[in-house]
Order: sequence, then structure tokens, then C-alpha cells
Amino acid sequence: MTLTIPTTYKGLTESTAIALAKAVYTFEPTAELSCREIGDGNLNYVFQIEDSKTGTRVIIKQALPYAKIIGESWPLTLKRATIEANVLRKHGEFVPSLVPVVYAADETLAITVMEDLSHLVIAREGLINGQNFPRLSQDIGEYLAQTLFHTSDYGLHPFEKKRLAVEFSNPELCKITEDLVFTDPFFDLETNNYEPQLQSAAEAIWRDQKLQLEVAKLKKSFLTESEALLHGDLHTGSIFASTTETKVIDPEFGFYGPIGFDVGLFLGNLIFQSITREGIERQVVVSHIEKTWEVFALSFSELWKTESIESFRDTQGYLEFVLDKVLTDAAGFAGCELIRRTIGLAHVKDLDSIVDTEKRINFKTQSLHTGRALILQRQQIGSITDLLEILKEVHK
Ligand SMILES: Nc1ncnc2c1ncn2[C@@H]1O[C@H](COP(=O)(O)OP(=O)(O)O)[C@@H](O)[C@H]1O
Ligand SMILES: CSC[C@H]1O[C@H](OP(=O)(O)O)[C@H](O)[C@@H]1O
Repeated sequence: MTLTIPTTYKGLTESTAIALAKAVYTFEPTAELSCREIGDGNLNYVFQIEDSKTGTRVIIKQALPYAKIIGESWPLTLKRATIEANVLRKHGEFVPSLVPVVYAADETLAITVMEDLSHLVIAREGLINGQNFPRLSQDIGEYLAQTLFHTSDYGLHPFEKKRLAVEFSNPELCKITEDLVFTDPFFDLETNNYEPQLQSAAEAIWRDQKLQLEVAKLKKSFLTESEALLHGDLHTGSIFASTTETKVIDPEFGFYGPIGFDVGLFLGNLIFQSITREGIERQVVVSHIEKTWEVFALSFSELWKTESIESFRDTQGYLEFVLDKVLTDAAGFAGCELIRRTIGLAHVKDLDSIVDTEKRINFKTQSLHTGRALILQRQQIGSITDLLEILKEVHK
């Protein structure tokens, strides 16, 4: 079947997705293809095309000219699809085993055709169901170190770094984060979404001048520090995992931002699990938090020693200064993530799926307290152990 790729944007249907998949991917000549839309995210459509004869599958992800969960009243740039495909390709240069293969991408149709990963499970779902992913912290620590080091001024010529910063300029998606993560949850605004039992806790956040000042500083850092090409939305719903594999998907929020943001978002999303678990199950997640940081710091330090092009790389104390700042920022960003996913617009299933109301409200209250503590005490965090101490204090 020949395919004419439209010259203007057109939403795919299951049959046009099959035609497109055939045009860009080599299936067996005898292939019998079917297609299902399987997207469960907030923004886009995800089509899975399968050859029933061989079981071969490919994914076509398509952006809509608006945010899927809100509808046409929230228009959103189609450019995010190109950003996503190109971040996957760029990060794939450094960690090919930790991202899906991109087979093709088309800017006009706002599509990315990529490797199907449905033999894995979304880490958030797996963690909620008590599944164990022994490789998760090792792989994500390595992903963070490799992608962030190699796209920063420590690993890249300043001309190439600045070219990439322009290529990955992503103002509309950044604005969503600026609003939903760093602004709206800290003011009494219509976009916020929380249960009536959390009214007084939300009001306490809106009145808390010390907290507001620290969130303003973190927002400034997000707005202004173009350190490295971030994933931009590295939560556990953006990670596929099994006992032997980890793959990071969905970097449509990618842009040049502060290194601590990707680190903090991932840690923040593990912290939801540390809040909802007890005993040994909790310890498993706490160990993942600890190991993510340890692997990141070790791998980043190794790259610094072997590949850094920075003239001051051997200056006593400089690497330690850089890593200290990443950890401090990460704690603050994790804190913002905990608060915004509890009282802001977009929630997490880790908390919302808890059926027992008293338990759910208790966990949500802990999440707000932990977020506040991480933001306010971040300057005193000198090691991952200090961060874990803060979690322990709130968990008591
Ligand atoms: N490469 C893939 N292989 C298999 N399933 C995928 C793939 N990419 C996305 N999905 C499915 O689609 C869902 C939504 O994808 P995601 O990229 O998170 O979309 P959104 O940008 O809308 O958040 C994922 O949770 C997963 O179930
Ligand atoms: C209306 S966008 C809300 C929220 O959705 C994005 O996450 P995802 O698409 O991965 O579910 C991002 O975190 C945004 O803040």
C-alpha cells in the first residue's frame, strides 16, 4: 500500500496509523496488522500496531493541537512531538539501552514512530502493585549522569551546547511546568484540585511566606539555569521497567534547564512510594532513593574526571560544589513535585488510588509536609543521608 504523508496536520485513525506504520517500518510481507489506541497520559495519543502473525509491534505517538485531558480549550504546540523525538535521539547517543529506538518522526504530523515496550510495565503501576525493579535506581542514576553530563558545558563545546539549547527551546511546555509545578499550587487558584479535608493544609501553604520565598527561588532556577538537556518530566509514569530492563519515555517537556530538576522529579516520585509503604517494602524504595543519588554522583564524577572539557575541572572543590548544588536543588524540586501532585491540577495514582479515605488524606498530608520540609531545609542537605533523615522525621 502506498502512503501519501499529508502536508498538513491530520489526527491519525487506527487505519491511517497502520498505513503509516507500513510506510516507515519493515514488517513481514505476510503481516496481518491491527491497531489499538493505548495512550493513558495527559497529552497525546499512542497507537500500537501489531502483526498478529509474528507478534511484531511498533508504537506511533501523535501529539494533538491541544492537551488531551483538558480538550480544545487548552491549545498546545505540536512542536512537542519533534522535541520528544529529538530528545530521545540525543539521549540515546549516551544511553542507547535506556531509551526506546526511534524509527521515524514527522514534524507535520507531530508523530514519533518508536520501539514497542509493552513487554515492560510502567514503573509507577508496578511500584503501586508492589513489584520489585532491582535495576531501577542503578539505571536511572546512570541515565541521569550520562544524559546530563554529556549535554552540559562540562562535556560539550560551548557552541554545540548553545546550539542545542536553541534547538530544544520549549517555551509552551515549560510554561505548563512553571504554572503547574512552581506557581499555581502555592496560590489559591481555580486550577488547583484537592479534597475538602486538605483545605486547611492548602491554606497553610498559601499563607507560608518562608515557603513562598524558597519556591520563588526554585522557580527562578528553573526559568534561568540552562545547564543541560533535561528530560523535563522524569516521573515514574515516564519509565518502563522490568526486573532486567529500564527504558525512559515521554521527554516532550525536554529543554535546557537545571540538572537538579530531572534528579529531583524522579526522587520526588519515589518519595510518594516511601510515604505509602511500611516496613521492608518502604526500605526497598528508600534504598532506590539512596542508590539513585549514589550512582548518579559516582558516574557523573567519573565522567568529570575522564571526559570533562572544563578548564577548572581539576580545581579542588569544584566538582563537589557542582554536585552539592545538584543535590540541594533536587531536594527543592522534589518538594515542589510532592506539593503539586497533592493539591495541584495533575495528581499521581500512588496517592489518588488509595481507597481508604482516612489513609489517603493522611498520606497526602504527609506528602505536603515532606514537600515543605525538603524545600525549606534543602540548604542543610549535604548528603543523601541528610535527605533521607528528613523523610524519616516526617514519616514518624
Ligand atoms: N514505546 C512505547 N511502548 C509501549 N507503550 C507505550 C510506549 N510509549 C507510550 N506507551 C503507552 O502509552 C502511555 C502514554 O504514553 P506517554 O508517552 O506517557 O504519553 P503522554 O505524553 O500523553 O503522557 C504509556 O503510559 C504507555 O502505556
Ligand atoms: C495538563 S499537563 C499536566 C501534567 O501532565 C504531564 O505529565 P504526563 O503527560 O507525563 O502525564 C506533566 O507532568 C504535566 O505537568
